[in-house]
Amino acid sequence: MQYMTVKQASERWGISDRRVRLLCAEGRIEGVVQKGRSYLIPEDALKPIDGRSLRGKDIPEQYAGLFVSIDEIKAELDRRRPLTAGELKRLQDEFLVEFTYNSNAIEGNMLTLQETALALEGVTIDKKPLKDHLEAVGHRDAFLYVVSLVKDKVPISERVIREIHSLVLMDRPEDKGVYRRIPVKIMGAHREPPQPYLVPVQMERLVSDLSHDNRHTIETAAMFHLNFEGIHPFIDGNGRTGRLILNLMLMQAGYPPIDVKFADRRQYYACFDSYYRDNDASPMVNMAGEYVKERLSQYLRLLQD
Ligand SMILES: Nc1ncnc2c1ncn2[C@@H]1O[C@H](COP(=O)(O)OP(=O)(O)OP(=O)(O)O)[C@@H](O)[C@H]1O
Repeated sequence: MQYMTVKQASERWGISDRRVRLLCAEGRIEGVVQKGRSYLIPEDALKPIDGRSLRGKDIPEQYAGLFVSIDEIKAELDRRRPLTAGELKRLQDEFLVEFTYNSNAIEGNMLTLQETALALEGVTIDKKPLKDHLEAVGHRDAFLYVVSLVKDKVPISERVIREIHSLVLMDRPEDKGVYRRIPVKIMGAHREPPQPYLVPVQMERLVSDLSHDNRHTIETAAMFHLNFEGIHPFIDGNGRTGRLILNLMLMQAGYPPIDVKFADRRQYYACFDSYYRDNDASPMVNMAGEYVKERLSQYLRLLQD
């Protein structure tokens, strides 16, 4: 392991020696070695973020460590050179295929990752349903729409949610973009979604509550996801639409989008059970946070290579 001195760290991070010492003494920098009165700091240590940047937000104690570490990696990334347009496009294209594959697979789509990539290029996969091809294309278009919303700084509204849903359900003209008119059940769930006449009012409240939400984005987005799925406002496509909205919220706040893996689906479902059976949202908040952290770290590694 390569180390730097307190002085070198203070120069690199643009903060005083005294502040670096304090951070070392408080255990805020991972991997620090104390030698007598001096400290050795790992060469690749991240600059701890200023606690003040989280100030003003309501952060429950249990999430503080995770959110601070996420925001430290994000701050470090923001200091690095920006990705070029070509690099960004490449990363987005790769993400798009994987996200489309995983999100659709969770809902029973039979296309493999490779087949999803081909279907998005317009290739028809032998012996796979047309519906699965259309779902891939619909999800791709919905994600690109989400990206355009972020670029144009369009705030979340019920209209935006219905638009996303319209793209997800592009092959279902009579259901797309409209709230359901019949009761639904979620397979294996503890929660019964509300009666249809309650959907508009609950959706309106869910969206309007965002305007006075003072939590960290990760918690806000995870809670929105839990509550949105609990309302299950559409007749179909709630899972896919909900994961797209989750990403819209993350990207609007400058975080990378996340891809709930098909392989992690049991853990993902268990997050809903914890919330609706035990009133504990933390598994979903932690799962979303860990996904964001992993993705940010992946970007950082890319820029270090
Ligand atoms: N216990 C639960 N309580 C609330 N929501 C849940 C629960 N378990 C899973 N979900 C959410 O519901 C989604 C699946 O719901 P459902 O099977 O009704 O799908 P859908 O409305 O047809 O939408 P899609 O086809 O995109 O899933 C999951 O992907 C998840 O987001």
